[in-house]
Amino acid sequence: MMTTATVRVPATTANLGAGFDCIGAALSLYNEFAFTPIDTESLVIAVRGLEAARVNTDASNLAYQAFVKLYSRIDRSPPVIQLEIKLGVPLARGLGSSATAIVGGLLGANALAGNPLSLADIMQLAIEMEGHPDNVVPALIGGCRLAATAASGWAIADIPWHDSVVPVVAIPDFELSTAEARSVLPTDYSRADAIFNTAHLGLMVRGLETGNPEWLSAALADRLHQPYRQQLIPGYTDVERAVVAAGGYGMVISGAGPTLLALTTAERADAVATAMTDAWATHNIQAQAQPLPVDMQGAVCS
Ligand SMILES: Nc1ncnc2c1ncn2[C@@H]1O[C@H](COP(=O)(O)OP(=O)(O)O)[C@@H](O)[C@H]1O
Ligand SMILES: N[C@@H](CCOP(=O)(O)O)C(=O)O
Repeated sequence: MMTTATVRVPATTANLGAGFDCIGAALSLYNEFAFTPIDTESLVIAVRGLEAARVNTDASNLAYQAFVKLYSRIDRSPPVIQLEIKLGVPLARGLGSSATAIVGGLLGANALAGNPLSLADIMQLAIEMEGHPDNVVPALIGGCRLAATAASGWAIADIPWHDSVVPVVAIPDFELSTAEARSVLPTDYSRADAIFNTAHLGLMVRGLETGNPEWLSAALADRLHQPYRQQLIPGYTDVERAVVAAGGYGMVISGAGPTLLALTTAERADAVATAMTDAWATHNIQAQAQPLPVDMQGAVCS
């Protein structure tokens, strides 16, 4: 009998500019969730690692909520568990921490329940909980993924990522909740903005696939979310300028922000990371910047 189900889930960078709410990539930074059935009457949650004190340790914990959701979907009562969380993904920074909790909770529950649900069922539940597919899908299956609604549920396409394209993330010392970053977005857009994003999404996908510098340099523009969210990220324009001056292709908001993601080459990655940190420092914002390879494996359960 399985005693503990341990799930390691990667961070994600959602949107990649024009792919608002439909494209995202898994990154090599991880949270770990360990679920152990226990004989006591009440839930025990212990959190260690980065910003651990900021995570709820009662039944409102998002990973536990996902755990309960899966049991409810299979019409079974969840066992009382001890949940141990090791945090490597910073909270509310646009790197999919909430997606890791949802995916971790669902996979942990499925493993303890004897794997009654398929990967497709779990993906559907994760998208329902998060409200959009672009971070939970790559967190679950790794790689760079595009998700579109289909008659049968979701069509998930893998977006090939050229070896020469290196993501660099700059994570600032302040938080921005996804809920707040979504609240500033308009509900309607013009035809011109729709066409702009359709064209740039296509260019971005082809740029990522081929590594074509000209396409990548033009591809990272967006008119659906970034123009509205920039005001929530002090120094945005200066960091973007610094990325381009250091030879990067360009920069986007990672997920809902405030982390900023540059795309560049391996040769320029360190210079781009330093340029991002330095530009933010001029706004009195401390940031940790580093190249972070795309994770191809997704969540791993043992
Ligand atoms: N490992 C975790 N365990 C439980 N809850 C988590 C975990 N990581 C994130 N959360 C929840 O998700 C919230 C952050 O979600 P959100 O605002 O969407 O930011 P992010 O961009 O990091 O996903 C946290 O404040 C917390 O409530
Ligand atoms: N498409 C969503 C993505 C949110 O990702 P997160 O990593 O910030 O949770 C959005 O841009 O709101």
